[in-house]
Amino acid sequence: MIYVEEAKKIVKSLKYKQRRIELPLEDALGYVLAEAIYAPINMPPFDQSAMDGYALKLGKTLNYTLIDEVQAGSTKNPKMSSGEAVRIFTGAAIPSDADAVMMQEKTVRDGEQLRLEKQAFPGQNIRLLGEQIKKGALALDKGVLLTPASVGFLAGIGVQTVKVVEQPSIAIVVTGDELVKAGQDLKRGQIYESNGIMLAAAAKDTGFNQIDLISLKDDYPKTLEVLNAQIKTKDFVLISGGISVGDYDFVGKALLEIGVEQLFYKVRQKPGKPMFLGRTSNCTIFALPGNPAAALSCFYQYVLMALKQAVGLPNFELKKLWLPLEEAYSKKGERAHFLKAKISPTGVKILQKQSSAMLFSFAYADALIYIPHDKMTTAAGELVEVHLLP
Ligand SMILES: Nc1nc2c(c(=O)[nH]1)N[C@H]1C(S)=C(S)[C@@H](COP(=O)(O)OP(=O)(O)OC[C@H]3O[C@@H](n4cnc5c(N)ncnc54)[C@H](O)[C@@H]3O)O[C@H]1N2
Ligand code: MOO
Repeated sequence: MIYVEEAKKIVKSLKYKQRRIELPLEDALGYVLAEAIYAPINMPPFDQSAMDGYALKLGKTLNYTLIDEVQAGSTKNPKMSSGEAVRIFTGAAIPSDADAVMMQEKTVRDGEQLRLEKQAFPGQNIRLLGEQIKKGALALDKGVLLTPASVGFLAGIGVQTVKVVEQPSIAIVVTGDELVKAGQDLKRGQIYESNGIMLAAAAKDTGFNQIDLISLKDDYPKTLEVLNAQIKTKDFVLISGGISVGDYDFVGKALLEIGVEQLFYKVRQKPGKPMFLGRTSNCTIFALPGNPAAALSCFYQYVLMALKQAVGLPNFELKKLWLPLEEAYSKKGERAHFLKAKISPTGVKILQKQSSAMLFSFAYADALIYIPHDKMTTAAGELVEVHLLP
């Protein structure tokens, strides 16, 4: 059994092969850039008005003569002399001769005559050509996650396709004879399957959509066959249940028989003690404990980190902050605790019903509190390490 820190170190040390694909920008949300993008144009592509008002060729007085108009999108470029103004609108190309733009609220207009409240200064209300980004400059670097904002930014500089890291293929294999699909009547001893749908949701929610969900009975030959097939063809295989020491817990044995290299089995943590990490040349295998809160906690603490690393994201860990604990907490035993928690305006609160067999508290949680294995008591008001859930 290893410590959380050691387990995380092993997950962090893994290297992944990446496949790159080219996608139309509109399909690339949530992907990670496989190569840097340099701006193909200046942005803005011309000197632009930042206001609805008047472009001015600065004169000696506050009085100007209106000579023309330039709308947004117009190619017009009227010649101007000192003391002349051109009616202009936000986003329009300012005339090459103009020095400044005065917003219309600060002017009084009488026909073609314009009077300013005060003199404009050169460059006022002008967005300069290339001021956001110059042609050829680095727009977005390799490893950047494409968010709505970054997609918008790239669209704005005319990018149509992007080279991104292909998403890893993921098999989620749920094991257990007791599991039935919602919609059926439960016989004695049966429960509804929830880990598969939950883990798939957690993966999709964090941007990983290439998922096959497979159900498996507690049958050794079948377990061998299915896991073998999945491990050969997928980048990641996430298994739920069957990894503890029961007579029908076949997962660990099957993985070793298939030839998976065990990187660790059992972590000093609650929930999620019997977690297994293994690898083959092409596949990373996490066997997650069947207890639902343990499976999800392990997903957020370990699997997500590996998935993010696999696509080249530099920030692969959950965001961490330190907050005062609202009520004192003491733990027994040698395991570190990941506690389902809710952040409040004054700190962080441990939710009721922490059992690893329960999802009740997880369903309300927005964070996990990490209590290290040797931290037996934590006083109210003491700062604790809080991991924000995605
Ligand atoms: N003798 C010991 N027994 C157990 C130990 C131990 O150290 N010695 N560890 C306990 C801990 S801690 C955990 S966690 C569990 C993990 O067991 P498995 O990974 O083998 O999981 P299962 O036995 O298959 O299931 C555990 C629990 O979760 C329910 N489950 C499983 N899959 C699903 C699913 N897809 N959807 C909903 N619920 C699921 C299952 O019915 C069980 O109640 O082992 C302890 N035992
Ligand atoms: O790790 Mo188990 O999830 O501790 O019940």
